[in-house]
Amino acid sequence: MNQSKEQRILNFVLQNAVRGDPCSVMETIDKYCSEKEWAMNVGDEKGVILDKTVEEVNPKVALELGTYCGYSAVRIARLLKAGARLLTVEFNPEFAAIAKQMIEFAGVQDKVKLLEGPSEVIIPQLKKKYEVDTLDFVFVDHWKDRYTPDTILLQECSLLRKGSVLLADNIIFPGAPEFVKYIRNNPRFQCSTYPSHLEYMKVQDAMEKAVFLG
Ligand SMILES: O=C(NCCCCCn1ccnc1)c1cc(-c2ccc(F)cc2)cc(O)c1O
Ligand SMILES: [Mg+2]
Repeated sequence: MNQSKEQRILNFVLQNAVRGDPCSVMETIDKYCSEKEWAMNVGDEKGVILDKTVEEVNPKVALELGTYCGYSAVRIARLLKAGARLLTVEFNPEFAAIAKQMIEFAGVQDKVKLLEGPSEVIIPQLKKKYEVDTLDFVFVDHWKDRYTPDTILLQECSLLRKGSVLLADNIIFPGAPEFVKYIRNNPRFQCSTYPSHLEYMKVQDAMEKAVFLG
């Protein structure tokens, strides 16, 4: 049974990166996906925008929607302070299995909890089942048509507090036009746009930062 692209990415990391070194894992994934096979990791250019936002927020509790191979989970977790944690949601079981191994190889497993299932099921469970009070930071990088309903769901579940920061990937490519319209016209969010490029490509993309005003 021939391997998936995601399995090939993991194998390349296991063979070429330094175990326990998150930066080495990120660099190795970026090398593979820019030189051998494109994949939908946030990548090294948009990754710097993600880094700066995480450092600015310094979250105690962070949520990621869309784990994929775990690249951005490793990227976020490496910046978390002692005692801080990242909950990351992945719908696809194959992706989740790859991401689990990637997160463990990078040595950030103690900071990351990988939750497998649909975001619309997991978000309402965060308070009681996963002992979340409110979220300090949310990286939105899953199905683009889920950005808006899940942002509404986060509010309905009282998971956002004054100052909670959302950062959404791909608002230009593949695009999340409905989300952009929703969030920029919503008086409860203060939005800013960070122009960039699609991972590993010379295609325009951007990230949207939205601060919840309470
Ligand atoms: O679809 C994307 N991500 C969601 C993947 C599935 C999420 C599953 N899930 C997890 C939790 N709940 C649901 C995505 C796509 C592209 C892209 C760009 C160009 C192109 F030609 C094709 C694709 C680039 C990205 O940066 C992306 O993030
Ligand atoms: Mg993305």
